[in-house]
Amino acid sequence: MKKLGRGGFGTVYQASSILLLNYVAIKEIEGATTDEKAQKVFINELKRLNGTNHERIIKFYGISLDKKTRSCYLVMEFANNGTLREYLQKNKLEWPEKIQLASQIAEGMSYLHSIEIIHRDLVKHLF
Ligand SMILES: Nc1ncnc2c1ncn2[C@@H]1O[C@H](COP(=O)(O)OP(=O)(O)OP(=O)(O)O)[C@@H](O)[C@H]1O
Repeated sequence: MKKLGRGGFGTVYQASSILLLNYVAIKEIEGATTDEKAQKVFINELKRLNGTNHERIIKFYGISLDKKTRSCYLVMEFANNGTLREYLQKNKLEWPEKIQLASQIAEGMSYLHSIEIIHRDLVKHLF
């Protein structure tokens, strides 16, 4: 439906899901079917996402392959408040809200660590 942004591996789109009756985010992994390095990135991301189940972590629904273009897509929960950075820029938060957000982020990170995933670029999303 619309382009949401672009990350290190490709473009992210917003789409609507008939099955979920909701919006989803679709992340294209460019070259995942043709380029060996992109393939590794795709499989690694898939393994990590597939094993996660926590309220502070974006849900992963599955993958999709466009047979025509040979592009691979990750289908995920749509975050309707945008990125954390966008949220922080739009809203002037008071200390109690800041503390609540920090504690929710810590919950998500703690969960990821418990399943041996390291985020590695959390700071990038805050500043
Ligand atoms: N689940 C989502 N819901 C809503 N918007 C999203 C979602 N995932 C990504 N986006 C949007 O797409 C942009 C790019 O996301 P992407 O995850 O590819 O970038 P990134 O955070 O730089 O990740 P990476 O480090 O993996 O490249 C984000 O900045 C955000 O605006």
